[in-house]
Amino acid sequence: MTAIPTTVTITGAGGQIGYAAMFRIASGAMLGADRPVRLRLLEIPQGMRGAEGAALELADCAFPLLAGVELSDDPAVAFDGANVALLVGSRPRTAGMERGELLAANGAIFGPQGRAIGEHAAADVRVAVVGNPANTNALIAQQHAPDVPAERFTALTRLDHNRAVGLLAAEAGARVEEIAGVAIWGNHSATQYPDVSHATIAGRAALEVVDPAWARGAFVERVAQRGAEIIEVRGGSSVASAANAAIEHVRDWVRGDGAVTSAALVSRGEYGVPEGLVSSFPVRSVNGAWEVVEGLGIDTFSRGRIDASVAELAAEREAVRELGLLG
Ligand SMILES: NC(=O)c1ccc[n+]([C@@H]2O[C@H](COP(=O)([O-])OP(=O)(O)OC[C@H]3O[C@@H](n4cnc5c(N)ncnc54)[C@H](O)[C@@H]3O)[C@@H](O)[C@H]2O)c1
Ligand SMILES: O=C(O)C[C@H](O)C(=O)O
Repeated sequence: MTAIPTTVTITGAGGQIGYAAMFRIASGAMLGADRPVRLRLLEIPQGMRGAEGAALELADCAFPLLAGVELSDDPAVAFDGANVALLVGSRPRTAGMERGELLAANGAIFGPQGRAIGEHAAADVRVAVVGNPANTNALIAQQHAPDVPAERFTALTRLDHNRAVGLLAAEAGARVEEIAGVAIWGNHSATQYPDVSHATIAGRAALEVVDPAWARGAFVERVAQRGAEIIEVRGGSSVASAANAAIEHVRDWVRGDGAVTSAALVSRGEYGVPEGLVSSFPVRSVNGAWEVVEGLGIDTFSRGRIDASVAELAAEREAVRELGLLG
């Protein structure tokens, strides 16, 4: 076992996703059975009792990989030496809201946290933003940490990706492991584009296996609206599936096998996405760094959907600039 523990900071650790994620992280599901972890739990004072209770339960699990748990309501302390930062802490939407409506309420959280990451985290820090609206919150955090390489700031679209894979497998009557090459483009919002143009099912082109009209109609809408569907059915936003997606995002980033998945990264202009926006792309992790899968053909339908979601990201960037949240 490696002697030096990886420091993982979880914000919003007294909330639902934090609770669902931390036990799996402590058990090795994120970084592997050979990597001890030290957890840093960041909360606001009102959330501290929840985080304290979770820390008591972590102790009661006696996880061999758990090298320590520290709680704080100070980002400078919680991000000190962080190798992985899961930025979960923020308000979830409720029924009838769009995620973008949380911008003003939640955006203000991410500037100070980005600054604290820039000033205190480890040189190899990897940041995954879960709190909504995740893409633009990641942009805000990244803009406040100018000395951290921009590629270390990401936002979660793995949940959308997993939803798309699950739905496609069910429609095709295939196993999940037979699905490859699904991509989520754009924003983690209702405008996102779950794209199966380059996907395969058991080695065959997905668009030859499922009805293309479904793949570009009902499928896209179902994935894009899945968060709202969960809120309506459960009475609260997704928790376990979100925690699972965050764990898989970091796991594949750190230990990735080169398989294609989806993550929102700071654009370098790939596929015409304006530089600097945090947009979802088809990605693979190579040597511990996300790379956008380049060279995919984009037809007219896909172009229209990607452009629409990217336009929303550009509008969100303008909105947070006007709110003074970009620093
Ligand atoms: N990207 C995704 O795929 C995805 C999926 C599901 C949920 N989410 C989002 O994740 C966020 C958290 O969801 P949840 O269900 O855990 O919510 P929750 O309300 O259960 O927990 C949020 C926690 O964050 C804490 N918090 C608030 N401000 C904070 C701050 N400045 N620093 C540290 N902690 C702070 C709160 O005290 C609370 O304990 C929401 O914004 C939700 O919309 C994203
Ligand atoms: O939809 C939400 O508000 C929660 C989350 O982003 C989700 O996709 O489930």
